[in-house]
Amino acid sequence: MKPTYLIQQATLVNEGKTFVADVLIENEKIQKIGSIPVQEGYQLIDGKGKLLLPGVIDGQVHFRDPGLTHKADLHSESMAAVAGGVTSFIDMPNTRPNTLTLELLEEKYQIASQKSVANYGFLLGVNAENLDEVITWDTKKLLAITDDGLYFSGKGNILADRPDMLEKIFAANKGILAIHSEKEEIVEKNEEAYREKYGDDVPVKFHPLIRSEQACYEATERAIALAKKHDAKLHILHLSTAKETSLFRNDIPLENKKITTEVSVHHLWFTDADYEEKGTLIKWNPAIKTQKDADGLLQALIDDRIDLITTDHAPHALEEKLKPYFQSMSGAPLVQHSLACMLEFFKKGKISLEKIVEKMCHNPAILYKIKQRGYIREGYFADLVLVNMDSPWTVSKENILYKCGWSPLEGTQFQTQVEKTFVNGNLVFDQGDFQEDSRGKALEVEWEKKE
Ligand SMILES: NC(=O)N[C@@H](CC(=O)O)C(=O)O
Repeated sequence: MKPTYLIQQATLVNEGKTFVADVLIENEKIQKIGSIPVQEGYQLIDGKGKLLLPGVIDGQVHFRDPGLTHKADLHSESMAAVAGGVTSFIDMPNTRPNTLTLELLEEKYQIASQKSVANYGFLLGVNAENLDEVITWDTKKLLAITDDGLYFSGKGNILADRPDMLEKIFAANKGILAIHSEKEEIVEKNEEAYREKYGDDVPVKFHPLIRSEQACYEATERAIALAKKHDAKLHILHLSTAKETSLFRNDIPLENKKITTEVSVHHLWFTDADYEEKGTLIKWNPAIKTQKDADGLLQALIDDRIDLITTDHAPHALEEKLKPYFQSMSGAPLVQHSLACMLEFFKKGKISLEKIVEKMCHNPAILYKIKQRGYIREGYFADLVLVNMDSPWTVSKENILYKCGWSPLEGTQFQTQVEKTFVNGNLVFDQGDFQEDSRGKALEVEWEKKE
């Protein structure tokens, strides 16, 4: 029997409101919210002065399992996730082998059921190899299909570069297509120009000029035009420029949007001024751009043109990062620190708590039609995070939980700290201690609901 937990007098942030209440957790679910009398057998948790948030649902992570487990795996990264207040994650298909069949997708769910302490969902990959098959499947049963990280074969190699393939998917018009939106033809031209000037070791500060605003904008603009033509569902992953935000609407609720987007925490947190100190450690695709871009992205988040906050948690071994520009892998780990970063923006008065919760917890559940998660509601799964809002700490090698053992945020001081994380009613993380043998569940999609 699982303990029954009574969280007393916590400050809940949920569905646009902030209020003090007790929360009763019984078995896997939130049993009651309100003023709850203590009964014998309850395990009491003092929530006074602390925030209680719905667990974060990270809509984009690369946990590298199977096949790339020297970088990360579903156990190590899910532990880092829960320590950071992330109770569910959606993992991308650029594992080895790439997740291009329903059998391989099912295999990932099997591995996660044995290794993940958080709840898990996996996207099916789509590329030239499986496109003709995928468009015959009922992909509404899946969270989404995506090309992210697949970079298939040679020039013009992601979907953003293949309007013919985009049209095929949109014409089939089932479920959500999530794309990595950069025009590689523009990127490759820029790469050549910089290679000519600097050879292999191009200074990384030019990364945002190589993976340029134009490469992002033109790809996003074209993909949106094609999705509109077919009235299809398109999600643009990890938006990185202020200019692209004008392509998205904020005059309809997310439930009714066909075209959606997200921002990843690093595109809000870092700017091109940080390349000097951090070098290739902050080389991501799409690139970290200017302060103006970071400000514009934050504003678009607040204005609801951007729907979700994700991490694009993309760990690589340190030696894979610390290489000359062209050889250095793009991506960095973030899932343990995303909520802390966003709460830091709140502390600086840049965004409200309610908006953070909407974009990190509610909206991923709405977009991907995830059942019974993302909110603090009676009858929903007890995925909850208790946060101490005044508990400074500094990111260091000693407290990084990523298998790769490094973070681009080393040395950063955060004011807030996750104290406890519940996943399906299990107290999986408690002030540095883990229930390591606890296992999350597969995210369920409410696909049977009529649109
Ligand atoms: N974002 C990145 O820079 N890297 C991702 C791939 C991707 O999301 O394109 C990775 O898997 O390493």
